[in-house]
Amino acid sequence: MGYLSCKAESAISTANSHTTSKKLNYHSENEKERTIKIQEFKYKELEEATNNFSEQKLLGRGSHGLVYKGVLHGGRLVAIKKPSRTAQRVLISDRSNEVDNEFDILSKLQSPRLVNLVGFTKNDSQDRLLVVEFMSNGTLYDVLHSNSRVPNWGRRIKLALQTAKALDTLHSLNPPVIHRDVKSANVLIDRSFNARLGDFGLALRCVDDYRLRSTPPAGTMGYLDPCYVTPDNLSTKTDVFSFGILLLEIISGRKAIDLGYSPPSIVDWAIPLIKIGKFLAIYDPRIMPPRDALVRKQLAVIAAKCVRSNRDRRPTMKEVVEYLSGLHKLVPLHSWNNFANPCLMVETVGRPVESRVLQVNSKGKGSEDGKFDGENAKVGTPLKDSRRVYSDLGYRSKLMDVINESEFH
Ligand SMILES: Nc1ncnc2c1ncn2[C@@H]1O[C@H](COP(=O)(O)OP(=O)(O)OP(=O)(O)O)[C@@H](O)[C@H]1O
Repeated sequence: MGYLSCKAESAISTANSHTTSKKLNYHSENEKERTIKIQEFKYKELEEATNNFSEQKLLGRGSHGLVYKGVLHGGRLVAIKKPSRTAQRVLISDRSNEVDNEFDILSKLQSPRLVNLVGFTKNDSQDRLLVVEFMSNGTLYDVLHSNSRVPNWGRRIKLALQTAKALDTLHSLNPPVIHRDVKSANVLIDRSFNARLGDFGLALRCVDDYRLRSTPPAGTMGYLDPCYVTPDNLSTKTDVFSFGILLLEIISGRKAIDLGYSPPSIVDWAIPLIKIGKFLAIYDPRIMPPRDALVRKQLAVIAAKCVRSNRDRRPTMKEVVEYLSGLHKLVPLHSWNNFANPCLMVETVGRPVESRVLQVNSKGKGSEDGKFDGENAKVGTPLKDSRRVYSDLGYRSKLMDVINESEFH
């Protein structure tokens, strides 16, 4: 086993011929330099790690090939991506070089919000294998669409925020990286239940080169930006659109395309409802909607803004992170699926914090979502826990700025 130690950014193609430590430039989230250690494995080592790529170790299948669970010497759990020549190409692109592409992108960056590269095998006689961090809690798709463990709003907003941060990290790189395949199946959940963006098979680094100009549009049906029809239409706003679909999926619990509904496309179904202010209609019927009308409206509005047909009017991922951070602070992680949290009731003498905040800000208690009158809301009698209330007011006024920019399309 060899190591490749990178301060990445310059061409990792050098990695193919060097197994010794090598220093490359690396721009992290905060433009700080950090060292990335990537291991070079022998094919045999990974065969051993997966019991010869046995069926029992199979984690899943993608369009590029198979993913196995592996145990490295020393006991570290990893996921090993093995390309398959016969893999069905279900998406609209030539995905034949996805593993190499994923290697090229991931070897130059690392973030707690991504499924990071651990190592690789050389691309000689056998296909190159990629070794990435193992995510023990499945995908966001599983979390949203399996009925057994429906997440509450605090958790949903946290997962949305973490995914938005992952995209912001990519878009903030110099040059930016565009993921091009943002979808719930590509958001993996780690052992601490944090969201991590994975599957960089289609990702592109935005440099004005031949490759970028000649790469045909690609992505997954249901998430694909309708503005992205030729290679030169690619922009970070392409990912913003797909994120908007993902957010609608998080809000509604509906799949991006579901033939059991009319219309089958989530965006065609949800946006007309949002436009006429019927926010409640798009909320996942399996759990109570968020009890705060501002939160209900805001989440829906953020999603609607992301899928605007005019891409210039879509927010950047940095702005989305800002909006969702505000919501995250308003909706506690342990919100008991939005029934009053008994612990808060005991702690705060009287009513739970969430409803006190409502009282301060909203005239329209129990009103229709569409009639929420946040603009004219007045600050009421100061409450005991003023620090909490006033900091919420800060978030809420920021949120009102977003909502007040009322046009969605
Ligand atoms: N790092 C990982 N840790 C744990 N499981 C993983 C990991 N990566 C992928 N998987 C599992 O393997 C499955 C296939 O993943 P993969 O990224 O190859 O394809 P996909 O994203 O589902 O589909 P496509 O490649 O068509 O977009 C995933 O759905 C997930 O269940």
